[in-house]
This record gives sequence, structure tokens and C-alpha cells, in this order.
Amino acid sequence: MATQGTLFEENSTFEPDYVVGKVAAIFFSSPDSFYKVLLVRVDHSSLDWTDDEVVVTGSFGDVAEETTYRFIGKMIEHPKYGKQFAASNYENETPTTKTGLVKYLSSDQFPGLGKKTAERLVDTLGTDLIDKIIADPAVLTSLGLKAEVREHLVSVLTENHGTDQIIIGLNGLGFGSQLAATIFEAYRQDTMRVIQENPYRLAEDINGVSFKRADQIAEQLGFDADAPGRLRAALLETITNLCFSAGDTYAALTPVLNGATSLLEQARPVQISPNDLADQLLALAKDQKIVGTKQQVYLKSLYDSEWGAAEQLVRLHQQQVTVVDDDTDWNHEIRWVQKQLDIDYDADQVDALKTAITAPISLLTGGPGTGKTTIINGLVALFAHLHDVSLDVNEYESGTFPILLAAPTGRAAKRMSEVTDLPASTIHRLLGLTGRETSDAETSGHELSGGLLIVDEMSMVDTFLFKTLMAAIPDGMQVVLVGDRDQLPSVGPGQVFADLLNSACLPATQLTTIYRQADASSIIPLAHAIKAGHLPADFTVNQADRSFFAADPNQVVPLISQVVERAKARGFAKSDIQVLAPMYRGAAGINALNAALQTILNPPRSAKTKQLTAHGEQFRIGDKVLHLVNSPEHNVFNGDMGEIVGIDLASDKTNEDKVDKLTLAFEQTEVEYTRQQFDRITLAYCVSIHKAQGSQFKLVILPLVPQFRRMLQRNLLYTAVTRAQQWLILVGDEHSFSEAAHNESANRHTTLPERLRQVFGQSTETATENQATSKTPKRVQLANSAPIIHDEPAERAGTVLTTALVLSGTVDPMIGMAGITPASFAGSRTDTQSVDN
Ligand SMILES: Nc1ncnc2c1ncn2[C@@H]1O[C@H](COP(=O)(O)OP(=O)(O)OP(=O)(O)O)[C@@H](O)[C@H]1O
Repeated sequence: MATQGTLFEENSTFEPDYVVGKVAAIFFSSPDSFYKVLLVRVDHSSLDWTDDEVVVTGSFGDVAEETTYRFIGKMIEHPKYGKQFAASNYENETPTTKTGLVKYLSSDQFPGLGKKTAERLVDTLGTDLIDKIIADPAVLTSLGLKAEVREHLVSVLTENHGTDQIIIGLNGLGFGSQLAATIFEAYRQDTMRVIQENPYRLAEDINGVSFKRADQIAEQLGFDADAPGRLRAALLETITNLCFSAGDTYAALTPVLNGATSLLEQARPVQISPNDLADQLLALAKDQKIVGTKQQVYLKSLYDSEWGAAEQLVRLHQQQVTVVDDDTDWNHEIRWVQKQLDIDYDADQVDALKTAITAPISLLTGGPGTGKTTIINGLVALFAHLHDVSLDVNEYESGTFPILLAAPTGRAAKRMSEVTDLPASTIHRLLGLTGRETSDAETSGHELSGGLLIVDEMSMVDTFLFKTLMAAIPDGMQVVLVGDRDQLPSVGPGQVFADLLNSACLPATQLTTIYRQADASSIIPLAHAIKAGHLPADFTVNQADRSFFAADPNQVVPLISQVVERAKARGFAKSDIQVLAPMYRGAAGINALNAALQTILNPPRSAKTKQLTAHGEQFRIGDKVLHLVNSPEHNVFNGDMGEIVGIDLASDKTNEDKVDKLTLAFEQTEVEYTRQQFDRITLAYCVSIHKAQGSQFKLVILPLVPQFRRMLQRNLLYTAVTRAQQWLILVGDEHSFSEAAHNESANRHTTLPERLRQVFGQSTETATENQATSKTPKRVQLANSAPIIHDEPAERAGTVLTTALVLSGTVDPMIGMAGITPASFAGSRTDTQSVDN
């Protein structure tokens, strides 16, 4: 079938090779992309190929066996599998002569269509009738076909050829099979129309398509450098990048304008008018894609999520919980818990327990070993006692367990379950989310049921997930949010837990007495010293559970290798030892450490040991690996650790699929990945501190060197050392450790505290008073709160902003955007890296 328009044309100046032939077998068809491996019986080709058959790989739609295709691409030498034809595109060689078409249409594929009718169709509609029918099925209306025959004809043609055309189109644009599948999933049969009309939608809607990529397509399609869609896409990408890279929930206006200008001007050598850019910023606000206040620009989704979270918190704070009974003698109840659990709570812990059991929603924070888990256990026992519910999960086979325990990662949930001896799940699973949802304020999880929800590791929860979680909690369910405010904030935008504590709108307890010290741990006092901004005096003195080895960056890998070799000799398993580092690159970075540790912890047994190479890493059976993305279809999630338990090479005689495969065992499941999916995993002997958040390991080894300077912050070091359960080995430069302890972590720019104050209808001071006196904060009128921006519009300058004034006649999402004038760009056009928020 002929390709159409500029979208489908190859960009190269030389003629690509082709193979025309019938598909004899489909060796492999990826379940989550369009990638396929085909065996093709060669009819003719541009190659010097004498065999009857050739293996063809590439991105294809529903190719059918015994159908003839033209494959366009080049012959490559696969390192293990030999010569194969890598197709960059293909065409269905469906007959285009009248005889061929009649034969095709009167075949078994189209029951009810005889030769005569087929001839009539071709005579009436012409030899390009397939394209015509797909483009507009109405062309068949007056041709006397029975409704069911007509419908079947349209649906088979659309399925056989419509999808093909789209894949062919996406191949022509250079999208790989994975991305092509994502794009197709988003727009289905409208894919090529959407791209033709506005290729910039790809950057907006599809994770993995950048502005630059969309812009290249747009340029091919003839979109001007100052096209409004181009400017809008650059603005949106700049705002998104600024927020997600810094973890902020809004971006400052000047870096947005400068960043977008630079993006636009680097992609095409054309000066962008500041007026035009400002116009498009306002248009984005009018279209409710962004919201502006003062000098702050929000993505609408983040803006709504902050407001939504604040509103949900007010709702939960004001709900009636049945457990609160004025006559309850709390001292008596707490004595009962202490007796049950054989513990004496200190005053803060008593306070924490009382607050958690009486308040509809409350917060609990504390460093390691201060008793957070102890309070969770006490709370669970007390809740069950007061509500007269059983804690035996076997009694709830058909109903819901009344106490829900959740954490942001699978490993944290597992730990929660171990220490409480009760079921715990990830927040995503609790809400029925896949983790693949777009970051969106509209995302909703299914409503929870039960009496008490306890969420641990709250510092890892970002603004989107928090809003979704809060919205899923029904009235009457008590909520306790537990975490350590000093740990790294969430990967996604926001610092929800710190903001909740700082805003003082909800009852909160902070635990400070360290109990695990009594076990002679020196790791916990180290963590507390770091929290206070310094290293302990005995930092370099070796302790029973902690050591420091000085090393320059080039000595880090050999030194850690030595330590790991000794640990292995002493019987430590791969899963017991965890090296953590802040960065991937460099002599002491994660990549170098992984390569070295793999040779110690999982060396090749012989020269014949099977291994696969992908993205610069080698994988062998027995390797410890980290999963880097959410794959809900496989029940594996970002941060899960597993082990390689099988390798099938494409060249293995027994491998019928003829593609390289890895089998990975995770605690919950086993999955098989083909090369297209290998970038979802990496070696995990050393992982980033961010990825280790929420997990603990028997032995943690942590190198810090001056090369990591840009990352050396207090919460990073604190999070790393608190991952160690029993032993901690610190390696590197003492000054880097002390610099990290000194460097107070940068505060993220968020407005959740402001929203909380607005919806709780009080200032922070009043909230603190309320908390102290246990008064309930006054409820505010929620209905109007979200879309209204309370800031006064500043003076507006420049003709561009006349537009803003006009627009602001409706909802005024841009109030305060008075700063957008050409002057906003002056002086700092080249300073695109500076983010002054
Ligand atoms: N009041 C107390 N009296 C005696 N021991 C206590 C008390 N509170 C807690 N502990 C003990 O201190 C240790 C640490 O407590 P717990 O595990 O609850 O702290 P945590 O804050 O959850 O620590 P982490 O964040 O590191 O998991 C436990 O062994 C616990 O039994």
C-alpha cells in the first residue's frame, strides 16, 4: 500500500534496501510494543541475497502470515544471530491491480462478498478503494451491500490496513516499537490525524516524546518557527522540566520565559518574539493548562493537586470518628496497651498514641529508633481493642480487614508488614493504580474501606499521589501519616510531609528520644548528629557497627571491592550487602561500582557462561538487579529488586522466539523480558540513595567523594546512613561527609502550606494555638476555594498584557502575571540555566 505525504518519506539521500516477500512465520511478537521478528520468504530484493528466506525485525502492525510485504531497511550482522534484515518501515503489498483486488475482496476474509460484488466495488471506487473505505466508510453506503457485510468489510480493512498505515507512519517518523505502541495507545485510529494537525501534542501527551522531537516532525510538516502550538509546547516543557527537576510545585516566571526562548531558538535558528511567547503563556492559562499567580507559574495539574489535597485534609480533619468518646479514660487505655505490649511509653509517645487514636487525621514524625513502629503497633492494638475487632487476618476472608497499612514502595510495605505482623500494601495497590497514570490531578483511586489507615514513609509521597490518596479516604476512616521529616523528599514534585508538619494545621507529634541507642548502636547517634548538622567527634573512630575508610576517588572502587570480598567470605548474601552512591558517573560512581562488584559477587563461572550486554552493562544468571520503571502488567514496580534466573540467547537452538530474553525473579513474581525491555533494569550491587529510600539492608557501604559535591546535602547523607540495619561502612573523603552534614537541604518551592492556611481559614499561629488547645480549626467555605486566586493583580505593563486583562474577564488564571513583558527577557536571554526560584 502506498505511503502518503511527507510524514512517511525516508529522510536519507541514498536509496534504502528492500525485501519483498511473504511472511512465512512470526517468530516473536512483543506483548507490549509493535516489535516483531519475522521469517520472510523472499520474492525479490535489492540485496545480494541468495537464500530463499530471511529474518526481518522491526515495528509492524498485525502482519499476517502468507501476506506479501515490502520491507524497507538494511541488512545487519547480529552479533549472535548472524545476518538479518532490520526494517525501518514496511508496506503491505496488497494487490493494486483490479484482478488482484477482486481476488482479495472475494477471499475468505470477507464472507458475503462474492466475485461479482467485488468487481462492482472496484469498478465504482477505483483501485485505491481500500484507502478510500478506511478514510470514509460512507463511500460504501449506496453500493447495495448488506449492512453486516459492509460493517465487516470496513472493520477488517481498518484492522488490517488502518493500523498498518499508522505503524508505517510512526516508523517513518523514526519512533521505535515501544514509543509507537504508546502513541498508538493514546490516539488509536486518529494517530496520524492528530500528528498532522498538531505534532506538538505528542510532547504534551506522550511520556518520552520531547519538545525537540515533536518540533522536528513539525518542521517536516511545515509548521513555522513562530507557530502558536510550537511556543506553547516549549513553554509547557520548560515549566514541566523546571518543576520536576527541582521538585517544586511551581516555576518562577523569568526562568520559564528564558528557558522556553532558549529551547525554541536552539531547536531552530529563529529569534522568537517575546510578545508572541507572552501571548501563548496567556493562551495556555486561558486553556487551563497552566495557572499563574504573581511571578509563579503552575502546571494546572500541580496547582489542582495542591488545592485538592488541602481540601481533602479539611474534610478528613472535620469528620466524626466513632472512637472519640468523651468518657473514655485515655490514661487507662494507654496503660492497657503498655501492659499488652510490655513497654513503658515516654511522655511524647503517650502523646503520640493519644493523638493518633483520638484525632480523625494526625501526623507522627521521628528519626530512626525513636519508636514510630512501636507507636504503630500500639495504635493497631488499641484500635482493635476499642472497636472490638479481631487482628487475625484469617477471620476476614470475605470482608475487608478494618486496618489498612500502606507505604509508597513495595519494600517499605513489606517491612511494615513484617514489623506489625499484619498485611500492608503499596499506596498504589491500595488505590488500584498502576503507577503508569499520567501525573494528573484527575487521577482517582478506588474508595477505601476500613476504620483506620496508617501510611508509613510519608516523606516519599509526592503531591499527586497524596491528593489521590486523600481523596480516596471515606468519611469516618481515621488516618495516621507517619514518616521522618528529615529524609529526602519525594522524587515527584512537592515535599508533602514536611509541608504538613510545617503548616501545623493537623495534630502532630514529634518523637525525639532515641531508644535503639540502648542496643549500643552507633549508627543511630550518627544519623541524629547528621540531622543536627555535624558529624560526631568519633566519626573516623571504628565502632562495632560502623567504620570509616579514607580513600581518594580512584581508591574507592578497589577499597569497596575489598570490603565486599571480605563480607562475602564471612557469609553475607548479595541481598545483605548494599552499596549506595549519589551519582552514576565518575570513578566512584554507581556504574563503576556495579561493574566491579559484579565480578566479585557474581563472576562468570567459565568462558562459556551465558551473558547478555545491554546499555553498557553485562547481565548473567544470578545478578542482582533493580527495576527502574512501573510495569503494572508484570506486577513489578520502580525500585523493586530482583535476580536474573534465566538467560535465553537468540542463537540458542532451543529458543523458538529467536530473540534474546532475560528471566527475572522478584519477590512477588517472575517476568521474562526481551531486549526491548532491557532498559527497565540495571545492576543493583550499587544503587542510588534515592532508589534505596524506603528500604533497609543489613550492611550498607557508602562512598562520598568531592566529585559528588553538587549532591552533598544533609538529607541525602541522613537517608543513606539510616538505610543500614546492622553495619555501616563509610568510604571516601571525611570532608565530603562533613560538608554533606553541614549543607542544609534546599527547601523545595511549594504552596501546599499556603493552601492549607487558606482552606483551614486560619494563620499558622492560630493553627498552632489550636493544636496546643486541641481546638478544631474553623471550617471554611470549600466550594469556591480552588479556582479563586486571592492575590491582587499587580500593575500591568506593555501592550501584550492588554490581552491578559481581556482574558481575565472570565476566570482569571493569570492574575498577577504582570511581569510578562518583553523586558522580562532583557539581560538574561543567555542565562537559561539560572533558575531564580
Ligand atoms: N518507650 C520505650 N521503651 C523502651 N524501648 C523502646 C521504647 N520505645 C521504643 N523502644 C525500642 O526502640 C527500638 C526502636 O523503636 P522503633 O523500631 O519503634 O523505632 P522507629 O522510629 O520505628 O525506628 P526506624 O525508623 O528506624 O524503624 C525498638 O527496639 C523498640 O522496642
